[in-house]
Amino acid sequence: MPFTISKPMRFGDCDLTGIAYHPAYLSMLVDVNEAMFASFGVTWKEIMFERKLGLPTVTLNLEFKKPAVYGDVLDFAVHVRAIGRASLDLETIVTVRGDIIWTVRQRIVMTSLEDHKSHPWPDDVRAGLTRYLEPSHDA
Ligand SMILES: CC(C)(COP(=O)(O)OP(=O)(O)OC[C@H]1O[C@@H](n2cnc3c(N)ncnc32)[C@H](O)[C@@H]1OP(=O)(O)O)[C@@H](O)C(=O)NCCC(=O)NCCSC(=O)c1ccc(O)cc1
Repeated sequence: MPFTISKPMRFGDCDLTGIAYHPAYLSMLVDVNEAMFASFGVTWKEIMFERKLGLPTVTLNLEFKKPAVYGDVLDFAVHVRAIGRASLDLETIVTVRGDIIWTVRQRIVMTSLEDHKSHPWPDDVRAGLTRYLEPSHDA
């Protein structure tokens, strides 16, 4: 089952015509990524400031299918497609009233903030992510 969360399209997320400004989508995606980790009890603040681990994105494949406008509510569904030694593959599908607006395939890699190299997923984080693991049928 995916992690789900909803976010409204606010005034500052749109251009002057009221249509979604795509850099705002990326900012929302980071918030959604952060909320998914918090949902299983491991906050980014703890990961970064106490455990000294980072979560950079290494690949992002975005597809925009329909415009969203000011006042729409975006429903995010985050599917964990694979968990590697240090990598995490996510597929996020964003809908408004059931219509797909945009999708993104993303790879995040856990790193050490000491040497900025990859670092294996800690067991508790891996267990939390596994809650949303749903391998893609076309993978
Ligand atoms: C992440 C890296 C340190 C990984 O480098 P290495 O330590 O050499 O990686 P490794 O070869 O050990 O590979 C580790 C895993 O990552 C995978 N990997 C590494 N690079 C890639 C790329 N480019 N594509 C796909 N997969 C990759 C690799 O296949 C391994 O997978 P698993 O075996 O399944 O674990 C390095 O690629 C890097 O620094 N990349 C730049 C990241 C970056 O600057 N992103 C831009 C946005 S910043 C950001 O998103 C962010 C920053 C800080 C935050 O707190 C939050 C978000």
